[in-house]
Amino acid sequence: MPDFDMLVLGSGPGGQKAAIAAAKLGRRVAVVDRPDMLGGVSLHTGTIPSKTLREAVLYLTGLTQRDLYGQSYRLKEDITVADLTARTQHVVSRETDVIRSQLSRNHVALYSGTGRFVDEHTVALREAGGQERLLSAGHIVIATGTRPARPESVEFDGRTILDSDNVLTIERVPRSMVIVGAGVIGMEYACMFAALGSKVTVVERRAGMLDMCDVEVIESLKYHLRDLAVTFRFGESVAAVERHPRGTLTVLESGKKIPADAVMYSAGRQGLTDELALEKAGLAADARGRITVDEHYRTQVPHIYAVGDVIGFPALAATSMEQGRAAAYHACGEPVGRTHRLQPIGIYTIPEISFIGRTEDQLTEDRVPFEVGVARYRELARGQIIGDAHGMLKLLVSPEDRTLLGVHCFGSGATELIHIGQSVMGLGGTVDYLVDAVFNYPTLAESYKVAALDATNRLRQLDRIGD
Ligand SMILES: Cc1cc2nc3c(=O)[nH]c(=O)nc-3n(C[C@H](O)[C@H](O)[C@H](O)COP(=O)(O)OP(=O)(O)OC[C@H]3O[C@@H](n4cnc5c(N)ncnc54)[C@H](O)[C@@H]3O)c2cc1C
Ligand SMILES: NC(=O)c1ccc[n+]([C@@H]2O[C@H](COP(=O)([O-])OP(=O)(O)OC[C@H]3O[C@@H](n4cnc5c(N)ncnc54)[C@H](O)[C@@H]3O)[C@@H](O)[C@H]2O)c1
Repeated sequence: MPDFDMLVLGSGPGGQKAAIAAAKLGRRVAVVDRPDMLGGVSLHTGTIPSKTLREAVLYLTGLTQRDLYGQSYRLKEDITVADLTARTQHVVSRETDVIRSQLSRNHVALYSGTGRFVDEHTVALREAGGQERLLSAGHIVIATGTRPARPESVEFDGRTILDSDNVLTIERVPRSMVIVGAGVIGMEYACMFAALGSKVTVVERRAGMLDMCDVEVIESLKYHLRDLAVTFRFGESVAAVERHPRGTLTVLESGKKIPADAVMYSAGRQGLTDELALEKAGLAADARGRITVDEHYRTQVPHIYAVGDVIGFPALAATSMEQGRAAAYHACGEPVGRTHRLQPIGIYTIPEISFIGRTEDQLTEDRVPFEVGVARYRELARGQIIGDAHGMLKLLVSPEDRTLLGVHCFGSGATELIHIGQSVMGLGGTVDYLVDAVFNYPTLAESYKVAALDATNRLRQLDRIGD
């Protein structure tokens, strides 16, 4: 008889939901995580602190209020790191309590330490004091996540040369900053520091940024960031980062040198599998530390599952939670529906971006005809009230069956608003549903109706001429 029915390695979003799902089905469950890491990367260095920091930045800088109160409006003149981190610490501590309480009321045993495989049913737990104990389980879920990838050639000091973990513990807001990598992490932090008044330079190897998004949305984001004095160096790679007494110098392969108070690397992440002794369980990871799984999140050893960032794309808190639940249900023999193929993406730049379904470029490449309907926040009463004149919602509609093929939103509330589009698309609704629906007024949600009317006006023209 093993100690537990299910043992979960890692207490991030994937691990938590796997543990609670199995516990709800009456299984004996344990979770292992490092001391002070309950809640995972998501709670301590990823999603939650970065999104809280963003709220603190928006509130203290007054950035979103400037269209109403003037360009010099600020809630606080000299914003210190302490001003920013007070909010983050508060939220992280509250969330830690919530997670601890959820696990304990579901009778999930929580072990503090790191786990590594001894064999395919046994994990050795190394506690903070160095003692080891063995835990055995019928099923094991690996949810150990990732850490920032650090190029060996760069000497990170955690103060001036940073990764996205260290950026949360900097001593002062840098006057200038280089951000290496224009992925989601890089662009979210570029926006926050630019809003705080740092002079930001973004260096990205590829020709552009966030290429999964709508082109028009990215153009708008670039316009906003240039307005905040952000410089983009696309198609450029970093050759070296030098630390000098008076700051850092980032040397690009093209020969350019960029002086700055700080440099932050956000150039991808590495799966946390090197300390797991995977080979003892008959498993292996790829060069980026990722584990391969089947459609049920089973590894090649059928009673060992892997979920969350450690299995790679899409590597989001949102998807990790769903994978954890699905893996636990499968392990417990509980029926589990297929995760819907339609998944929203939310990017917390300033302004924020969110979308679901395909982009105009993807539809064109797939030779799928579409018509566009757009609503601009400046023409919505709610947009005027909140002072967001730049936001927009775009619907991509099939002229054949009038279903929605994609929804793209940029501006206040985008990551919330997108779920209206998700529901309509997921339930197979058409643009006509949005035309006929009554929305609360004045709201940003009304943008769906305005965009739907715009799309149907164009479709009508198509039909008229076609007839
Ligand atoms: C800066 C940043 C911002 C982000 N923003 C968003 C966002 O806005 N929205 C979104 O959906 N996603 C966001 N993400 C991604 C999101 O944080 C991850 O997708 C999510 O945390 C992955 O969850 P996970 O379950 O894989 O575990 P993680 O959260 O990665 O946690 C893994 C846990 O496993 C533990 N662990 C590792 N090895 C061992 C071991 N040997 N033994 C025991 N425990 C171990 C670690 O200590 C850690 O606590 C962001 C990420 C970053 C870095
Ligand atoms: N809002 C959200 O949902 C959210 C927020 C943050 C992070 N995340 C997730 O976290 C994960 C990691 O994000 P990330 O931004 O670190 O990784 P990423 O892989 O998405 O982006 C890294 C970028 O760095 C560039 N790059 C790599 N090496 C470079 C070099 N030497 N010089 C210049 N550019 C270089 C790459 O071309 C790439 O564009 C992603 O899966 C992301 O989805 C999600």
